Amino acid sequence: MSEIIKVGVLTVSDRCAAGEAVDESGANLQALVASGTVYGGKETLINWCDEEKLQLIITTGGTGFGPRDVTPEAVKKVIEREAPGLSTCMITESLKVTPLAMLSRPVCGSRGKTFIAPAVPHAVDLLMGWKTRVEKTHSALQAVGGHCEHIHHPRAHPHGHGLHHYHHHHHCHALGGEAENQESKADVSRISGRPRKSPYPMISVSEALSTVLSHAEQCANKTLPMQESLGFVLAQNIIAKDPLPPFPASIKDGYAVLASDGAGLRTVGGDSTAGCSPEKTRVSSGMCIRVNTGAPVEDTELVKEDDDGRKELEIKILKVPNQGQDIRPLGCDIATGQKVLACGTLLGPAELGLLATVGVTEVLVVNKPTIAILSTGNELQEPGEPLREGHIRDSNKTTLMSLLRQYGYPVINAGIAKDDPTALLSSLKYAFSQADVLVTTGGVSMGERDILRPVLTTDFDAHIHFAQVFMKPGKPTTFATCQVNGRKKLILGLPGNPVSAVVTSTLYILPLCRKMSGRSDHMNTEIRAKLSESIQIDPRPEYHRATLCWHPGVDIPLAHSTGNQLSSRLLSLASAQALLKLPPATPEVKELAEGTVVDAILLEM
Ligand SMILES: Nc1nc2c(c(=O)[nH]1)N[C@H]1C(S)=C(S)[C@@H](COP(=O)(O)OP(=O)(O)OC[C@H]3O[C@@H](n4cnc5c(N)ncnc54)[C@H](O)[C@@H]3O)O[C@H]1N2
Ligand code: MOO
Ligand SMILES: [Mg+2]
Repeated sequence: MSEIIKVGVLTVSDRCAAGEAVDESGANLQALVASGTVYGGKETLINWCDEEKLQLIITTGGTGFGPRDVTPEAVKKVIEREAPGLSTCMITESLKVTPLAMLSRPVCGSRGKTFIAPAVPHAVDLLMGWKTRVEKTHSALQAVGGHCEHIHHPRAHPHGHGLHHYHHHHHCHALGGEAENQESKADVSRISGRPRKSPYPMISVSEALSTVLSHAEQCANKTLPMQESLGFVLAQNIIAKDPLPPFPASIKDGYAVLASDGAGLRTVGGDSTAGCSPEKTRVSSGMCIRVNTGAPVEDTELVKEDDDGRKELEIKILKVPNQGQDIRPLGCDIATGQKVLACGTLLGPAELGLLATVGVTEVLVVNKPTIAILSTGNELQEPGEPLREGHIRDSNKTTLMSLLRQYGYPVINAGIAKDDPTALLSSLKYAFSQADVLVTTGGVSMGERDILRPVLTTDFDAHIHFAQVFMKPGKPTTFATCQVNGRKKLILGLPGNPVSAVVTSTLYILPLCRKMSGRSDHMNTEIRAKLSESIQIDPRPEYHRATLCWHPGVDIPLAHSTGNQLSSRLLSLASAQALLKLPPATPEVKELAEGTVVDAILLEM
């Protein structure tokens, strides 16, 4: 029996789907199965049952008595066999928490090999307990008509180890599979024996970046519909198979005349407007033809019109026309056989337009790397949960997933791992099953809970390429590689401090992803900026967050600091447009004066 069960979480809410409301039940459930929540209705349910063949679908929302609460009705139409016992059980359990439970309308049942049940508030435990039991015994699973398959579902994937996160919160145990229970061999128990000084040499930012880039292998090529290829790099040349324009085309609204007739009177012989066949109309001496919209134009005069003014009969050409004037000859923009786009080109809006122009509807592109993001730390919790004592909300996951998405890279949420070697091992295994690039945050410094490196080296035989970089923030940035099931994995272990995580992502992960996606221009864009005020500098080279202001006539922008640069202060990154590259302080120079020109990494593309 394999470890993975396909679970879908469907949130039924027109307000959430329209982005007007934040869906918390979805978020909680999402944490539960570490999946993406999908908004949808009856069609999605049928698709997930019949096409995607999920084993379990949990719906949330739409179970009340409002006019738009139609989830039970929709589910009733979708299921083939109802499980009223489970619905009753859910209500009974929920009643122990709130009398309002008597108003909930859970509908449970199966369609084909899929089981559908709602996540009734307070009954989630019950439902998941049931699911856990289902996972535990294959026979029970078959009772609901399914059997485990090792499939990853892109939208609503199960956690590789089923309800891993769920277990943290709800203390149920059950999932089978040896892999699940694999204990980490990393011994992190000897707190007093830990090194007092990092055993890894401190390297420079440029050395760190070139080390990371030296491990960047270009992703495989794939074919995409032209419309979906925005942001990908072309893996083929695009050759025009026909000319543009495909016929001599008028550049202006006006008249087609014989240049040899010179200036003077012309009879208007008809028109040749856009889209009509150009062969039909021929211009002979003394005559002209309206081209394009045929509106009266410059350098001509109307001489004669018909009685109701609907038709031009005769016009006068005031200026002697030249041969070929205002005509785009056949193929003048694009010639047949011309290379329109070269292999290696980044596809932007204009490039997609060119593909459309030459009639290319499918393109070979370089795939993009998928990046798994894992937060680590016992203190972390999902943003939607009430804040527990001694905890903080995990912001790094959101920041980093958003950063990578903003640049067009697919991301996988690998959850939150506790600072426990076995828990971390399990999360790492899941992340590696989903992606070849893994970004973790936290647990890379010198504390007894900083266990990423020992787990990577002990359990994955990883090679640590560096673990200390001479920079601020981001000093303990760690880069490792290892082989998992014959595939090379790249791990960037970023410091947990929210600013450190973003700065190091910008410095190392964005160039890495660009290079893997086939871009030759993978480095960050750097400009020069002038300090608007004096700035104290640090013994480490610092990446100081700033906004930029371009004044008319000034060649370089003025940089304004975003204030306190503490690496925990995410506010220092809010609305920042650049990272000023401040040099390290020396015994002589501890401050940069106002007006100093510094290099700056642009944060916006
Ligand atoms: N003795 C030393 N201590 C530290 C050193 C050092 O050289 N010697 N380096 C410091 C530097 S610099 C940094 S940066 C941090 C890096 O720490 P870790 O990568 O081990 O990260 P954690 O200890 O797990 O967390 C640091 C900080 O960030 C908060 N955090 C963690 N994850 C998240 C998250 N997902 N969302 C929001 N906030 C998060 C965490 O609660 C801590 O406050 O080490 C110094 N120590
Ligand atoms: O390098 Mo740490 O990132 O200073 O805060
Ligand atoms: Mg730490």
